[in-house]
Amino acid sequence: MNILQKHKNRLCVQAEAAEPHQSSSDQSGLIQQVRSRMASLLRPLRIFFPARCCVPTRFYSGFVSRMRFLNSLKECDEACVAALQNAHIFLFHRLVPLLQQTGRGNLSPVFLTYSDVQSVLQKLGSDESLLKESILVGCSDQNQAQFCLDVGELDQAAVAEEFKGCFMDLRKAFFLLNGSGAPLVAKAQALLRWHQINRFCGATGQPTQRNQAGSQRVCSSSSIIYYPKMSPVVIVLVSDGKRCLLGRQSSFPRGMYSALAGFCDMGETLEEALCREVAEEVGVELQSISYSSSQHWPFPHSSFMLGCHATVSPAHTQLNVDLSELEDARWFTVEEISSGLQVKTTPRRGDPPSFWLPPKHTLANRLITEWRDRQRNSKDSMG
Ligand SMILES: NC(=O)C1=CN([C@@H]2O[C@H](COP(=O)(O)OP(=O)(O)OC[C@H]3O[C@@H](n4cnc5c(N)ncnc54)[C@H](O)[C@@H]3O)[C@@H](O)[C@H]2O)C=CC1
Ligand SMILES: [Mg+2]
Repeated sequence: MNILQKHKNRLCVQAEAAEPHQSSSDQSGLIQQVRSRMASLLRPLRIFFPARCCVPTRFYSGFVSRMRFLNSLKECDEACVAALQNAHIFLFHRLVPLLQQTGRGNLSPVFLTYSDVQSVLQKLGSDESLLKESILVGCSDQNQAQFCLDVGELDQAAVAEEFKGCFMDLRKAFFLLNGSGAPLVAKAQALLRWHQINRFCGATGQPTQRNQAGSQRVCSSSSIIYYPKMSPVVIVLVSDGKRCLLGRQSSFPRGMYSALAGFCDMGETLEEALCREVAEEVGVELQSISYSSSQHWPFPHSSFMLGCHATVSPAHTQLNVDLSELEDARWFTVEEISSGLQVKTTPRRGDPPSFWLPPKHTLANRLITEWRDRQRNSKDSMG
């Protein structure tokens, strides 16, 4: 147990002991004491609680504390300004992220301090008030708030040089980003884009104002509150018990097949959307559906992908592909899938056409790998 945890636990016991037994004035005195001791303990960790904002008086696991901390920043602009001054900030230039190579050969965002960004803004002749445009993205395991900022008004090459990084289109960089970097950068880009296209109220045409965290925008004239939007998308790996069904759109890279996917229609359930998409795209009827997992997907914009496995009856596997949606759809054996999963790099122009699958970081890859593993396990258990 680290020293901070020990202090937190002690404070927790004190605060909890106070709550049920002491008079409200005793309690508020103790809460004040806890507040100032917490502030001094958290200062080295660069977490600040402004006096006016609500300070939690019970302390929970690291995860719960982080979630409550983030939530408090969304609710209190002052707390958010204070957190920004001690945060990790990563940059975009017109939605293109600033990245750097990591020791392990992949990419990560360039994390900067407030003063790093402040001094470069000054050097490049920009108003440092631009920093207030930063948007809260998350909180690291080390309790460091993470913000992103689009510096699209500055010279891109000059910013890249100052921070020893490189601005790289997210479509190219996504699969090279490290495991925690990919979802963080995707989320940040999605939030920045959402703010860029929601500057005006759809009802009144008046400008909308964001809160400091960037978790909402409000039109003061209509009082409409706008929240960041995602489009729900279903993705499904269909199996007939022995083979799985994959399709490809003409826009996919050559040789790549993926699980069937589609945007949900308004009012549909997850199950209805899955059955409709599969019926529309390949003309088969699903028998059973089981949920696997989900993913935020940044392309083309913000999608919330819900991943499932589904079965069809082995007697009804005849495909009738809608060629306006898919270039091809086929059943693949477990051996074909295993070899497709071995292909680790995108085939280059001129390479012979070979079958390959969406890379890791994709929900399609997760569903296909889960299916392959289940098939292997069931073969093993049958001897
Ligand atoms: N992360 C992953 O593993 C995978 C992600 N995907 C993503 O799933 C998404 C949906 O797959 P598709 O087969 O293209 O969908 P789809 O089969 O629904 O067809 C796309 C068409 O749906 C319409 N549409 C309806 N609502 C839309 C909305 N909110 N946004 C955009 N278009 C909408 C448009 O006409 C569009 O051309 C794609 O964006 C793709 O990038 C697809 C496969 C794997
Ligand atoms: Mg589709």
